[in-house]
Amino acid sequence: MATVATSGVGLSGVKLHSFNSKPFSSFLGKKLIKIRTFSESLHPRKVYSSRSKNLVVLASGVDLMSFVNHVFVGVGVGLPCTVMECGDIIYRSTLPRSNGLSPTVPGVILALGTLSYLWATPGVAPGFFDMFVLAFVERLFRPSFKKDDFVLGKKLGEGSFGVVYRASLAIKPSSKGGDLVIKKATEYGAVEIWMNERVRRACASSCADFVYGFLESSSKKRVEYWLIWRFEGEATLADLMQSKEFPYNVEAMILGEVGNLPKGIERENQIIQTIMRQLLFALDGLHSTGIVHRDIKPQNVIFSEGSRTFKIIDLGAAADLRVGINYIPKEFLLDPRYAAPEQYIMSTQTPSAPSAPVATALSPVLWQLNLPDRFDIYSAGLIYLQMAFPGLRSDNSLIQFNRQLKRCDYDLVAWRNTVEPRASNDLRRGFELLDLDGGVGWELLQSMIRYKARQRISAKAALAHPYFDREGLLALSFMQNLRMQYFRATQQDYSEAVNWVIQLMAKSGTEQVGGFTEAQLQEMRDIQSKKKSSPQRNALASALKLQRKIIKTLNESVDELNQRRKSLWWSRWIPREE
Ligand SMILES: Nc1ncnc2c1ncn2[C@@H]1O[C@H](COP(=O)(O)OP(=O)(O)OP(=O)(O)O)[C@@H](O)[C@H]1O
Repeated sequence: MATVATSGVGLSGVKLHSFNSKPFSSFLGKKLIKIRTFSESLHPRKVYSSRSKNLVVLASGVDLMSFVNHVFVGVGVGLPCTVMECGDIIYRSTLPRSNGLSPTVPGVILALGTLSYLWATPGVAPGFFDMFVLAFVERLFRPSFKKDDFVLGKKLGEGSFGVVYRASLAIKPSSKGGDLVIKKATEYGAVEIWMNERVRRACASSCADFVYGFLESSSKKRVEYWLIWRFEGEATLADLMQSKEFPYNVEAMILGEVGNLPKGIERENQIIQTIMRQLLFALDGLHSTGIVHRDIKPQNVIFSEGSRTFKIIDLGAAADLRVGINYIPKEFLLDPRYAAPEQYIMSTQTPSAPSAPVATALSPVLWQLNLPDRFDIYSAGLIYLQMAFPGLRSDNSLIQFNRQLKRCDYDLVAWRNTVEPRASNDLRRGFELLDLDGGVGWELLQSMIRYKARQRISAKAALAHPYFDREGLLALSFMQNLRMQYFRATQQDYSEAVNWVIQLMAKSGTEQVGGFTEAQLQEMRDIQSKKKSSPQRNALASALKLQRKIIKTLNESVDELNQRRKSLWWSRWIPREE
């Protein structure tokens, strides 16, 4: 068995290589015995001479070696040529470049999936970039101020978390800076500084123009943050809505001139529509940045005289869902008059204040599970309602409306059915205004004020609603009507639709006339409920339960750590007065 294979063409037609090294050939020899058995088992009747037998065995062995080599090792060191590009040694140009990247389909899919997850609302990747790059760069270039740089003027407001003053710069009062607004805030000021800086970088036009914020260190008694904005204007939407002239008092402010339509619901509708568009635009800016305001009300919507638009103020209760800042679901910070029925922007099942890395990694999932932005949409819907119905503009009447709506299970149509028959002139006029142009306004209002957050429209979708699409006061075009149908379809609760179909079938009589008997319907319901508890569904339910439990446990433990060090970790970003 001291056969030595020489380079040449073997019996099976494969190219043989020299195996002259002794240890290898003896090793090969041993192996060949086994291979021969294999070869003979393929052709048991065939008789081979000892020499040719050996050659056949060697050829088969080499065959196998070559096959194994091809599959696992290939030529040279690397993957087999069936897997990687090997090129041709003669035509060198066909050889792959040594460091060339060759993307694979699964690799590309994985990369795209990761990228879309990182960019999905609320945007983990842009959030990181903003926090660690933009925030840092901004600090280097923006001017900083200290307490003595300001002269405080008239007090503008006082809330539970701070006092607001009109102010000006002490050193350069004649510079282009103009008037300022200063808020001296308690510990919640830190959150407000963070949010205002984030907004300034991401969607500056949504909120009042923020100048600077710092921790005032001279006061030893308690923490005091100073926040400085440009003075936007004298009036909030609440101030304007209190006037009997509303909405005409806003028309000249927005357009710069008085409209030429005669006074009436069409003109009022146009003005209200503009206010709503501006408010939703500002909200869309915040929500696209992962910020939920949580305190949207006419008092926190200011008219900016410079840009002739409404802007949002008071971000003290806002939550940044990208990195979980100020996201404390169980904490009650809300104004009950404008709060959505869920009260919390996140389900209370969701753990409170997850640590930054956990919150960041999970934020797209948590956002999709809870749709926290819809909390603000509900409040904006109530503002729309108040603009349409003058009778609902006072606090008491709004509180009463909230009670009525709750009694109607937050069903706006049911509320309308109960109040319309005995409605006052004011209320009737409001319905008329909302019913203009085929009731687009009423449609929009309904899609904003809904019990379930998931069924409420988003700010972006609301801006694309046919309500805002109208050219002048023309009736809806064919395309707008189509879009309206589409909106209606997407706003449906399909579990109710299934019930509706079953009811309809029940009403349509017996089998002969195409309907079903009660017994058959009961059978169908039974089948449906049986389907519900199929092994797959049970497995899925258990998997989801387990997943929820893991996330909860994980976050609760992180939560505990956070509780111990409840200091606002990100507040180190906020400058201190020197
Ligand atoms: N940028 C600004 N330009 C003009 N006025 C402003 C500006 N920011 C705030 N104001 C005025 O200051 C008032 C109080 O502001 P803000 O709501 O932020 O304070 P607050 O202490 O949170 O008050 P509250 O608790 O009552 O909401 C506003 O109602 C508004 O009139």
